[in-house]
Amino acid sequence: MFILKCGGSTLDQLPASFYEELIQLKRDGFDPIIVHGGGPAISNTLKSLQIEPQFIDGLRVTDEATLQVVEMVLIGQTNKQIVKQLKGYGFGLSGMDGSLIKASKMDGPFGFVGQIEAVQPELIKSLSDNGYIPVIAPLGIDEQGQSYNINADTAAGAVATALGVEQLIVVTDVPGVMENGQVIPELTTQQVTELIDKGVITGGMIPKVKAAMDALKAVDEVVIIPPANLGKAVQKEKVGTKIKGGAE
Ligand SMILES: Nc1ncnc2c1ncn2[C@@H]1O[C@H](COP(=O)(O)OP(=O)(O)O)[C@@H](O)[C@H]1O
Ligand SMILES: CC(=O)N[C@@H](CCC(=O)OP(=O)(O)O)C(=O)O
Repeated sequence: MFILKCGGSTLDQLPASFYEELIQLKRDGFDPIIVHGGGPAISNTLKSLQIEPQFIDGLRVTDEATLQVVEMVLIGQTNKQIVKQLKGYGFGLSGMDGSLIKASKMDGPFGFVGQIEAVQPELIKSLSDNGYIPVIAPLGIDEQGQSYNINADTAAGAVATALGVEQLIVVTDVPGVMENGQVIPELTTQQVTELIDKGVITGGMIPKVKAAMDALKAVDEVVIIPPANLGKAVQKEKVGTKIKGGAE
């Protein structure tokens, strides 16, 4: 079993062959679980409604109107876009369904952005055991039924941790973590922190490497790759950037 985080940056460009490869991996017993983003699609819909997207520290400031749009786009549009391409293997749900992702309101000026409290792995496991590829939208819910918007990298890291999978594979629109135009093949958590401090890792790459560092407590391997390298990453070939635990 592995967790595949599909970023909104690439979702519209994913070729049919990417989904065919996922279906084949499922048939071969690799059991992918997808957690998806959709940041660009959310921002486009907000703009069409004359709501200006706002981010602080890479997190979308989410007021009541924005939360409605986030739910509409992630659940109604992006999630189903992926499910359709998986041709009957896909089972779409969000972190709200069955309290899959329990969340509370994150401290700070973010509005309805969720802090993950717990992930319930049983439902995901049983869907996977029943032959489906679970496709999870990054939303959470609290005991009062309030929903929350969660960064998809963070959600993917938490799902990977709760399931204790071998691999978390993060698919995005760059060949890996880059410095001076070159992909860095391997990074320790200490090097990641240094690259953030030096301003080499910025923007949308920050939640990815942070989620990677958190997940490494429970997950053997985290890799950041472009879509074309999915098969190689699952076969543990050296592609993209691998984030390793430990300091050396
Ligand atoms: N050191 C870095 N190496 C590669 N990408 C980086 C780096 N620092 C920042 N980025 C940015 O991170 C982006 C990926 O994050 P994001 O746009 O949020 O993608 P996604 O929608 O896949 O989550 C890249 O397109 C790039 O602009
Ligand atoms: C709190 C927060 O920032 N949530 C994200 C959720 C989607 C996401 O993370 O999408 P990508 O993976 O495509 O960036 C957002 O509203 O954009």
